[in-house]
Amino acid sequence: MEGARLAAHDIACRRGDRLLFAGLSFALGSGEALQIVGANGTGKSSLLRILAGLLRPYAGTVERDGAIALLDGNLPLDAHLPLGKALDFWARLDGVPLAAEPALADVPVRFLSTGQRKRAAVVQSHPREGGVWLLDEPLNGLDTGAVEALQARVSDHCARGGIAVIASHQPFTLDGLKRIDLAEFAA
Ligand SMILES: Nc1ncnc2c1ncn2[C@@H]1O[C@H](COP(=O)(O)OP(=O)(O)OP(=O)(O)O)[C@@H](O)[C@H]1O
Repeated sequence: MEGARLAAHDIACRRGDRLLFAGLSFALGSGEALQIVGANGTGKSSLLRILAGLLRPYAGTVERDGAIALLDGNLPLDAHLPLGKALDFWARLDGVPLAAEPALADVPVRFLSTGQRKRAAVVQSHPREGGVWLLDEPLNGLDTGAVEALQARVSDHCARGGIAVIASHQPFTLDGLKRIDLAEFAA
């Protein structure tokens, strides 16, 4: 199987009439992870959307190899279904079984707590294992145990050849994590 790859070439991002950042380039190969830091409003979420192909960069290009998963506040699960059934939808689409945590399988998605929502998003991303995970503020609202579990899950994803890009103000512990401060690219 070809390894995952994500490269940004001279990216600029404009939102409304404001140029947020420009001249941003990086390249990540299989197993590598990058943290994007920067103050509120510097464009971290916008950059993840550009990397996901959901937002057109004002300038520059993105190269992607591998399946993309964007984990942000928008949980791609039907809020009205029990979690198990909501995951079944994706399991059928992706052709792989996705098991909800047994204690949560019958809980409607809209009742899940912040940490439970994030864990459900990670389960939904399993078929993108080995691809590119784009995580927007993944540690927000998580308790200490959940932070450690998520960091371990991302480490495991990278060990299996995946790529992770983490947009977060908070420290994220991961061996070999690269770092880009968007402030250095402010336009
Ligand atoms: N659709 C939009 N149209 C115009 N401006 C937008 C749009 N979406 C976001 N912005 C603006 O772009 C800027 C960057 O937003 P973005 O969410 O990318 O920043 P961020 O670094 O992720 O912020 P935070 O740390 O607060 O989550 C903000 O000033 C925001 O108001």
